[in-house]
Amino acid sequence: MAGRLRLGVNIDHVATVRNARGGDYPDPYRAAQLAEAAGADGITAHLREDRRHISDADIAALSEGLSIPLNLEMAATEEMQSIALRHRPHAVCLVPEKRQERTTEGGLEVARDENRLAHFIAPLAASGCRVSIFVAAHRPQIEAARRIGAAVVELHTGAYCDAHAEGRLAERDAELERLTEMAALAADLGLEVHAGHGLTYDTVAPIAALPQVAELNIGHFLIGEAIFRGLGPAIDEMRRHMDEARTT
Ligand SMILES: CC(=O)[C@@H](O)[C@H](O)COP(=O)(O)O
Ligand SMILES: NCC(=O)COP(=O)(O)O
Repeated sequence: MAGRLRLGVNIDHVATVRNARGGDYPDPYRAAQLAEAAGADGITAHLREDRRHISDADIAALSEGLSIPLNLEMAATEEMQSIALRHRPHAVCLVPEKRQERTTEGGLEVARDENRLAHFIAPLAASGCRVSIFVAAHRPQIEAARRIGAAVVELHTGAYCDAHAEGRLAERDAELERLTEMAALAADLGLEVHAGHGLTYDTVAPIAALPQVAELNIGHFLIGEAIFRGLGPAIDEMRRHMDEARTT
């Protein structure tokens, strides 16, 4: 049987609410502490280039104060590299960013940017960060992630979740099949496998059941659900879905 699946709680959208009014309430760091108390294994925060939610000060506070690992999501830019090298989070996850997108639309294009990305991640890895690449479930991207020396790939589950939410069930099942095959490929290549984006109580079980997946990163749904039942209970229920999927 596969080992216990880790849950990383993404707190970006606590900052979205804070930034709607300016000021410092609600504080993502406080949400991270609550998530930790509720059993989160790590905290994920995406410092976007446009700073639409998480801020530089949030990353500083999370880096200094957390006692569980911080996974810093960021674009592969020089500015972000120097921020990561300053704080040296447990993990850095490289994600694609488009200025006008509502959320992260796809995986990082690794295969066509191998040389630059290999040089980009080298100092991060040398400084002790586990480098993760956020990829679509496509073989060429996963093979390229391996070649550039990444330790981890995080499989983008957004297409699977969107298809589920919109009732496109054949497409959902086809995407789940791709995720299943690519999780196995990534593990065969020696990569640690994570997954995330858009996961909910309804969609998490088949992803949690993939034996190669070591970590899920979940944010938007949990922060939304926290409005109705509180962050701790929202995380508890996600944990229960994950554990059940792993043992059945
Ligand atoms: C990379 C990813 O899938 C998310 O973790 C990311 O945080 C999405 O960006 P937004 O939080 O801005 O939607
Ligand atoms: N990397 C995925 C993540 O951190 C959370 O994504 P979401 O649950 O906010 O869509």
